[in-house]
This record gives sequence, C-alpha cells and structure tokens, in this order.
Amino acid sequence: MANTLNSDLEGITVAETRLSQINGEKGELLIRGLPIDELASNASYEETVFLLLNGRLPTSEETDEFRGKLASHRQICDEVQAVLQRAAREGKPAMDALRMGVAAANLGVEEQDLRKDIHRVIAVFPTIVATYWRYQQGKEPVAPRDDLGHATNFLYMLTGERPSEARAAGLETYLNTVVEHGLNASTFTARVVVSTESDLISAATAAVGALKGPLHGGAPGPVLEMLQEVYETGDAEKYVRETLDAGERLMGFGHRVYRARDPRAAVLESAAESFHTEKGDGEFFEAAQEFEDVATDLLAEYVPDRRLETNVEFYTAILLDGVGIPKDLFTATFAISRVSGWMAHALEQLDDNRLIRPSSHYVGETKRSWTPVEDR
Ligand SMILES: CC(=O)SCCNC(=O)CCNC(=O)[C@H](O)C(C)(C)COP(=O)(O)OP(=O)(O)OC[C@H]1O[C@@H](n2cnc3c(N)ncnc32)[C@H](O)[C@@H]1OP(=O)(O)O
Ligand SMILES: O=C([O-])CC(=O)C(=O)O
Repeated sequence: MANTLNSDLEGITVAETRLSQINGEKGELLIRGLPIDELASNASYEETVFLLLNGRLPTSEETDEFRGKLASHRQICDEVQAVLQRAAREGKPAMDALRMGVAAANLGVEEQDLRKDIHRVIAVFPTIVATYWRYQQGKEPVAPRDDLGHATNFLYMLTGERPSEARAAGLETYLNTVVEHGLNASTFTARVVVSTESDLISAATAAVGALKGPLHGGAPGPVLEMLQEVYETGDAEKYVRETLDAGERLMGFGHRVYRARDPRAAVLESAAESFHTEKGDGEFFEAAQEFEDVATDLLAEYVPDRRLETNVEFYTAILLDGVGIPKDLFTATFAISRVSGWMAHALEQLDDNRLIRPSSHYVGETKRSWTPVEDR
C-alpha cells in the first residue's frame, strides 16, 4: 500500500460515525440527524446526551430516569476534593485541576466494566470544576443537588444559589451546542485511548489534555480578553491589523473543517444577545458583532488563500460571560459538555474496535554501531 505523509491528518477519514455530520463548505452541523440550532434551543442537556448515546430522543419518563442516573453519580470523594483543593491553592489552571480530578474519579468505585463508568464520567465533570472553583475563591465547595438538572446544578454549585431560569437556559443552550463535533482533536484522542481496550476514565482524562490547548478548546478566554480590550479602545481594525502584522492568530476565527461561518456561532450569538440585552450591556454585544465583521474582512485581506470565518469559540466567550461563568472556567465548561461526545465516540469505537495505530516515516540516522563511552 502506498504510504503518503499526512502529519496533520487533514481530510483523512479514520472512522465511521452515526453521531454527527459536518458540512464544512456549507457550514452545517447535524447531531444524530438533527440540525444544531433546533437541538440546542429545544433540548435539555440530558435529552441531548440521551440522543447521542441512543440515537433517538427520549420520552419524558426516559429523560427523568436518565437525569436521575446522572444526578446519582455527581458526588466526588474526599481524596478527589483534596486534590482539587491543592490544585487551587497552587494556582493551577482549571483544566489542570479537571484533568487531575477526572483521573482520580474511580477512587472508591468497585465496578471495572469498561462501559459502566459512562454516567459517572459525565456526571462528575461539573462537580470537579465547581469544587475547584470554590476552593480557588477561598470558599467551601457546595455539594451537588440531585433535584436539579445538569446545567442548573453546575451553576448552583459555583455560587451556592439557584440560578435564574434564563441563566440556566443560556448555559443549557451552550452545553447542547458544543456536545459533539466529529473527530476533533480531543474526541480522536478519546477514541485512540479506548481502541487499546483501556477504560473510559483514561479516555476522558487524555481528552481533557487535548482540549486544553488554544488551537482547540482554549480559545474563548483569550477571545473575551480581546473583546474587552477592543471595547475599551473602540478600534477593532487597529487591534486586528496589529495582531495579524505580528504574525499572530486571531482567536475565535478559522477552522480545520469549516470554510463557512461555523453554524454554532449563530446559535450562540442569538443566545448571547438576549443575555446582554437583558443585562443592559447590549453595547458590548454590539461591539463584538462589529468586531466580527472587521475581523472577517481583514482575515480575507491578510490570508486570501484560506477562507477564515468565525468559529464556535467567538460567541462562546460572550455567552458564557453573559451567564456568569468566570473566564478561567470557559474551557472547563466546554469539557463539561464535550465529555458526552467523547463517551459516545468511545462506545462507537468499542462497538467495532480495532487498535488505532498509524505509521510514521523514519527520517533519522541510518544504521550505526555502538560506541563505547570512552570513545564518544
Ligand atoms: C472548538 C475549536 O477547536 S474551534 C478552534 C479554536 N481555536 C482558535 O480559534 C484559534 C485560532 N484559529 C486557529 O489557530 C486555526 O484556524 C485552527 C487551529 C482552528 C485551524 O487551523 P488549521 O486548519 O490548522 O489551519 P492552518 O493552520 O493550516 O491555517 C491556514 C492559514 O490560515 C492562517 N490562519 C488560520 N487561522 C487563523 C487565525 N485565527 N488568525 C490568523 N490566521 C489564521 C494560518 O496562519 C495559515 O496561514 P499561512 O498558510 O500563511 O501560515
Ligand atoms: O472540530 C474541530 O476540529 C474543533 C471544533 O470545532 C470542536 O471540537 O468543536
């Protein structure tokens, strides 16, 4: 078989999936056949995850049962709390704390069935993030409540107060929007891990590490900083030109697959708009929309060979800021959603598993002989 070098795997198909379909040219995304805008604005997060895992929407009884199952796995043990407390004390970033917490999430758990940890893995993510955050703020953690939905409970654990319905709905829209996106870097990582017949906690831990980087899930914090800076100076063009002249990338723009505006941007833009209008800082939101126009025009001027449009992270920053998620938790909040996509892919991989093991092309020294240490 001819062997070509594809160091970034762009355009290489390595799996069949029934979970999501992306049309990069048209800018369309279907989750289990449902357009992302319909799903994101109508479903609860539990319904979305049920759909991902089972391929159909749940009945209301099934949603209640699924919500209960997730809620029953929310607790983390004292040892995990201690790790998170230490991570917060040492000023470790939220994604490092999440990685440590997830890695330890099977402490005290007896079952070892590869597929049984799925509810626990999904359920503990919000608890880990909120516990770390409380410690980081010098406060005691707030125990999860099993009578609240996934999104509401996360906001509750962050503040100790039940959030308004509007905030919970905004977060739910966000969680639904980013839950799954084909073979992105973190999902691919999870599939590689389970392809070795390792376990789901290991897959989730590795995927957290892959999501952390700014070329993937780490972009929305810098997007918010950029927008705040430009809001103060009022000069978007200057900011964008200076960034691009310095050879830097503009966060929240460009995508490996989309050659059109990311369809999730529209979903998050409209959810963010209602928040900012309600909060009375509609001006900030409008400035962000203007920034987007300036940025896409200038990206076309600077990088004419590649269509660089707004990606999901741009309005993520504005929506999460609106619903009151601290900037330092943006990427961890992404992980709280995406873990369900990772788990759905892990199960898909295990359904018809073969070890994922690509090749490398050796370009090093040719055969050498051992040199004794005194002759080197
Ligand atoms: C959930 C997510 O993961 S969405 C992505 C979140 N990340 C970001 O927003 C970070 C900014 N964006 C980027 O870095 C990129 O667009 C990526 C990583 C998302 C995708 O990049 P790739 O598919 O690898 O594109 P690639 O790196 O080949 O870029 C092609 C050209 O466009 C340029 N380019 C791509 N994105 C940007 C950007 N945001 N700003 C400026 N230039 C860009 C590159 O510099 C390159 O130009 P060159 O050939 O002159 O060097
Ligand atoms: O698909 C990708 O490469 C990145 C992305 O947008 C996502 O993971 O949501």
